[in-house]
Amino acid sequence: MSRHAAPVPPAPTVVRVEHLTHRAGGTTVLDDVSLLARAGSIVVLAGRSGSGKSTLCHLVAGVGRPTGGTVEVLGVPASPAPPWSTLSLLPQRLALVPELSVEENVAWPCRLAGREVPEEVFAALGLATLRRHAARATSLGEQQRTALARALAVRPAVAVLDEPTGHQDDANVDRVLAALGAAAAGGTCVLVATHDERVLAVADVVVRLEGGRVVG
Ligand SMILES: Nc1ncnc2c1ncn2[C@@H]1O[C@H](COP(=O)(O)OP(=O)(O)OP(=O)(O)O)[C@@H](O)[C@H]1O
Repeated sequence: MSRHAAPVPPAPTVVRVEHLTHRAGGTTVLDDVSLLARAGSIVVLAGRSGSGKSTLCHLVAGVGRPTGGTVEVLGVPASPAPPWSTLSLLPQRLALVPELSVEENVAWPCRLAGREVPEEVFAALGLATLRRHAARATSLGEQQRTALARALAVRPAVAVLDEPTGHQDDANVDRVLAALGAAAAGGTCVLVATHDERVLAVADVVVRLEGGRVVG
């Protein structure tokens, strides 16, 4: 028997962006962007404000179609958007239902997918004591962690997270980063847009955007 372990095959590619160009409002917002993201990995889209991160997140999440090039999730065009059990989104503006409780917001995609809500998600994101509070009666940072919990609890193939640490203090940044790591360890492909350098610590791959182009 060989003393050498068999090589581990690379995880499958779940997000494929090829030569993506996107024009909006008469300007080129994304210019010939290509990237691959694998199952179980954290891919960070890093760049300054206005570099095109949110637009790329939206196009991967199937919110609109690119004006040129290809965006595929699990081998099919990203738009129309798949169900959240395939691809979930943490939008920058959160899009919680304010009248519903934290727990109801988190549970919503799981209910649609017929999946159990993993109980640990509330404690992991510092939401355990807030479960029954109306989302509108929580702080902005708490609302952002609720929207992150909503995106991760459904255990999607791909989670697209736009600035998940944007409203968090240091202790909660650590919670958020741990949650991203746990999601990737469970097989989710985590695509994170950020200008927070602290997020780079958990990245498997960093894609730097500048003026809509990949620069590294
Ligand atoms: N619909 C649109 N019409 C015109 N310009 C747009 C449109 N959408 C985005 N842009 C421009 O494209 C650029 C990239 O925007 P985008 O929101 O993707 O950047 P971002 O990197 O996510 O920024 P931030 O970190 O501030 O959220 C910006 O200069 C923005 O003004």
